[in-house]
Amino acid sequence: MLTQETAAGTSLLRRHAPTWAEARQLAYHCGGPLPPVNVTLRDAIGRTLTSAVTAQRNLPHYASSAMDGWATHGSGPWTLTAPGRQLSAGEASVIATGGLVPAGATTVLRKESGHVSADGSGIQRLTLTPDAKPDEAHPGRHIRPAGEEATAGDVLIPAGTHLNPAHIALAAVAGHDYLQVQRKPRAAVVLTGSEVVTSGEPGPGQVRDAFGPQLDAVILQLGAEPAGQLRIGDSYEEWLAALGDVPEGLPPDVTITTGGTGKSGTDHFRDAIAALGGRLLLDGIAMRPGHPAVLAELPDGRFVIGLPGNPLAAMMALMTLGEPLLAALGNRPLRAARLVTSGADIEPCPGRTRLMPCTSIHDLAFPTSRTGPGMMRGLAWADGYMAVPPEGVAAGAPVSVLPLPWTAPSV
Ligand SMILES: Nc1nc2c(c(=O)[nH]1)N[C@H]1C(S)=C(S)[C@@H](COP(=O)(O)OP(=O)(O)OC[C@H]3O[C@@H](n4cnc5c(N)ncnc54)[C@H](O)[C@@H]3O)O[C@H]1N2
Ligand code: MOO
Repeated sequence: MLTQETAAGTSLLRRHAPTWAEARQLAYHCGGPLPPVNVTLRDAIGRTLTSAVTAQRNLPHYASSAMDGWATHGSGPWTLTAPGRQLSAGEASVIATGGLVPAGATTVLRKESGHVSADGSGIQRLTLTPDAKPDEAHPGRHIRPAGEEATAGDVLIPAGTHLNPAHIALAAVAGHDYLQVQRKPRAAVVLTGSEVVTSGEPGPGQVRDAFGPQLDAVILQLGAEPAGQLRIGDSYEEWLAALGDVPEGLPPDVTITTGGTGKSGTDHFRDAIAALGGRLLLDGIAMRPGHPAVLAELPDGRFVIGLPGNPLAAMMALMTLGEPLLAALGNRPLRAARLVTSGADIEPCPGRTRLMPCTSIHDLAFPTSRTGPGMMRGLAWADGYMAVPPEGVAAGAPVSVLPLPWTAPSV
């Protein structure tokens, strides 16, 4: 048996193609989580926190008024003094909601509970209105004490949290400007084939590109960041340049190619990887469609996923190799298949797992129609795909079903 060792020591390349389940595991285990990055609060929404957010000091860090009214010291009546000054017994000063409670204040009296009158000498006196509640002037009323929400050192958001907008607001009020989050893998796309056209009706021998318009969205739904698309023809030189030249800016962690995985004179995936000093981690999968899919690693650490040219085959190969690899690089778990009762008898396919776009109706999974390797129609109406074992499945028996990136996006 031909085997090849990864850095992790996993045996990857074998004479017999791995099963679909093995291929998923292998793609998941060939890459570890990317290092974290610091991002602005805005950019942190929806990301996974890698370092806990703590309160750097008490939150709030000063005692503040919860009401518009007067800060008062002791029981009334009170003499009004200038706002902000220290209060002595019997003194009060105007304060607004959120305002810094002056030293000496024992209470905040609500505006509607006090009445100000001036005596002949111009001194202003504050008294409780007759309808003021009995506890209005009790010590501590309407004062938000410092540290009410958190004390310095408290963990506000633990590492591993998937950050929602309220987490970001909490980090902001705690004085943070940047958060450390898990870096998402960057995935570039190389679309190959001189017969592929990008607009209008294709002529004889031409095909309209099925991948360019959708792949960046799918990459996002797989929890990664699109890192550009490149179109090339069918020559070996173009393949070498496309895989060998690292694009300007941030380099991709993964390059996804389409087409060129077969054995014809225009299929250069494997030769280009070899010429660049790369190695194949997986060459073919015992599944249908998508069996010629390839996974490789270049000397600079970039992974390359070779998707077959046939559109449905390519998407099933992307689910099998791309989803697990991007999950591993993004430090996310491998998505588990759900067992669903099959609503249909599905024929055996000796030696291969069949990946069939399916829909769920009343908790039964049915394969959609028009799911030839080159078709998109069946996938367009599917909400998941079945992994039918080589021996087939009988109606009423359980079958593994996985969601599609657009029916259950990764985060
Ligand atoms: N002798 C054999 N021939 C083939 C085998 C085999 O085992 N032995 N396997 C078949 C299977 S299965 C597949 S899948 C394909 C894999 O082909 P490639 O990955 O080399 O892809 P191409 O030959 O470049 O293209 C195949 C098919 O897909 C169309 N295509 C390519 N790019 C696009 C695109 N962007 N949008 C839409 N369609 C695209 C291309 O025009 C071809 O029709 O090999 C089989 N042959
Ligand atoms: O992988 Mo090809 O699987 O059938 O189109």
